[in-house]
Amino acid sequence: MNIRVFRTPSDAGIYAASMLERVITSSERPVIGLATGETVIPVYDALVNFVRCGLNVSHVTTINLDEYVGLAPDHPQSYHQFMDEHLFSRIGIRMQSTHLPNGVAPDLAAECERYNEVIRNHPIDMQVLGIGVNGHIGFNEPSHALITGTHVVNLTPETIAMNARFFSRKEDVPRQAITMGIQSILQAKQIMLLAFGEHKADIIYRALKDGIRTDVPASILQLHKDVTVILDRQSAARLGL
Ligand SMILES: O=P(O)(O)OC[C@H]1O[C@](O)(CO)[C@@H](O)[C@@H]1O
Repeated sequence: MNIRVFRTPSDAGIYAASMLERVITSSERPVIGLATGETVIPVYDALVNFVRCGLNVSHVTTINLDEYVGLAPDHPQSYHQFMDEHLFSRIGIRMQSTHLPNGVAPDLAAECERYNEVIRNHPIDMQVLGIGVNGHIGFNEPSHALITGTHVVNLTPETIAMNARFFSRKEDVPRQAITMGIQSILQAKQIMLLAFGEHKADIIYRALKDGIRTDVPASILQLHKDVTVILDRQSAARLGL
């Protein structure tokens, strides 16, 4: 694993965006796996700046990790809206080239199958990942077993509590999500894992240094041959670098 530690999330975001630029400019049909959450905002801000300075993204396909069950694409807290606000609308990417699970599909099992097909048809060149304080990647929550393909997941009380900051009423926080599975994530040719802040220091240590465990889903990344971990000093504090 290549571990890079930056002074600020914004410096780290520029580094991550340059890694994305390399993938985008080195292929005719690049496929980027995208994440949501506070962590990736500096990456998208930097990428938007690159596009404003001339980076062409018209040939890029994007595939997001997850979406809340029960939130329609136009719901303000949906991941569709997050992506639109922080990236898609700012770089004018064609909507038909972006993929997210549909959290209000009438048949969620069929939706998971449809999403697996999308991933099969678009092998991911670079997957962007954040990490939950409980070690989740996408919404693959700590469990006795990790699930390979796209699935509906019951969010853990810890994740629901963390997500509550984005909702005005506690009872509106979604209890379930559709997430890309662990095998789909591991099949990406390259992976970047980002984490910022003191509150991520412990889980970063456990994910990178403490063996591979299903109750720390991100630790499975130790098996991938091309992972870059992008941290700030606070999240790297326990690594003893
Ligand atoms: O970046 P945050 O807001 O700390 O969230 C951590 C992770 O949890 C998720 O929201 C769940 O998928 C990820 O998108 C994110 O990487």
